[in-house]
Amino acid sequence: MKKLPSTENSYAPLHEMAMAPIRSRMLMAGIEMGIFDELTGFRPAGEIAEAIDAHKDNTERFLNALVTIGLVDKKNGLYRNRPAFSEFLVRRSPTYLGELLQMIEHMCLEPLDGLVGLVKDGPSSTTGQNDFASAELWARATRYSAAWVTGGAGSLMAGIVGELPEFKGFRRLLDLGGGHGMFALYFVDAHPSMTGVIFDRSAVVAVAEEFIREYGMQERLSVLAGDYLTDDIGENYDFIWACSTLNFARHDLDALFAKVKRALNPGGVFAALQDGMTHDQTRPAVMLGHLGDSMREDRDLSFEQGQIGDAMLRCGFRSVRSRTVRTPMGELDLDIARKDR
Ligand SMILES: C[S@@+](CC[C@H](N)C(=O)[O-])C[C@H]1O[C@@H](n2cnc3c(N)ncnc32)[C@H](O)[C@@H]1O
Repeated sequence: MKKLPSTENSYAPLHEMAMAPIRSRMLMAGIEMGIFDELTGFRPAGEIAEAIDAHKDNTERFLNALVTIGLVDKKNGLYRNRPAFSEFLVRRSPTYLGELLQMIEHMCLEPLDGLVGLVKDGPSSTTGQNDFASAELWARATRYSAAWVTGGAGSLMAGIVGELPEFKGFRRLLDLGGGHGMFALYFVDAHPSMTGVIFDRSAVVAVAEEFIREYGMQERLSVLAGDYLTDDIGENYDFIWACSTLNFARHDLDALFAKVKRALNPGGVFAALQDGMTHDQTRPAVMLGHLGDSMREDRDLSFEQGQIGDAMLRCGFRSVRSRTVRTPMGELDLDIARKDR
């Protein structure tokens, strides 16, 4: 008799990986149909089906599956959003993430549709719409990407920055490559009198202006349009903040940091919140989001942990203190540089 196969290992993780897309498809389908808008209180499946104009039995199957993956609660045959996620999935909520999650799917998952081709044949850039470094992409994506700040990162970083010993003395901040400007809004909100400027390309700062108006901060925040690699970024700042933007200046970091240092008042602080790859370019896992783009464009925009801090010191900042911050979108490195008094 032929020996039957046996193994000491478990393939459970492989099975989990194979099944993982089911969860993300369900989440995205739920967002697309607005089903979570209908689930702020316990309701029967039939009522939900009617509200979203859908097939009754399949709505019930879908709702049961949403319970399985932990997005919805079921009690006595009635369904309701899981309270911990409801504010992020209900469209009228100020911390709604639906469009941001759709953007993540579009930018991070769709490029992987051609993964085999990318591995076998190499980059396939069509100078595409989803090129991570393109100005057009950020003009389109800015409004939705604000949700990552309103959804938690804004309060988190305002808490950390608010504890800097210099914070109370800050009079003027610059949010460099600030996009929507939501970080500047949270920082200014945490301070009694600080004013600030959001610097980004013109199509992008138009969106920041809308947010400034929405939160009634016109007296304290303004915008400046330009390219920070080639244009003047202003001066007399006590605090310069740069989040998830230095990737686009990777090739000219020293020139940009020298400009940042000149724009700071004596004793000023420059803080950068960025990705920082560790373990020989293999972690953190959040960087998988850039896999498709980097393969397609034949370009790596990520930083190695310490690379930003090294550049800050090289450019003459007096000291750099670094820490890793766990954000809802994964781990990022915060490098805080100080200019001489
Ligand atoms: C990933 S978004 C980050 C936005 C915001 N700081 C945040 O953390 O959510 C990158 C931003 O950098 C801006 N950016 C990239 N290169 C730039 C340049 N050379 N001059 C001005 N802004 C730039 C983009 O327009 C975009 O708004």
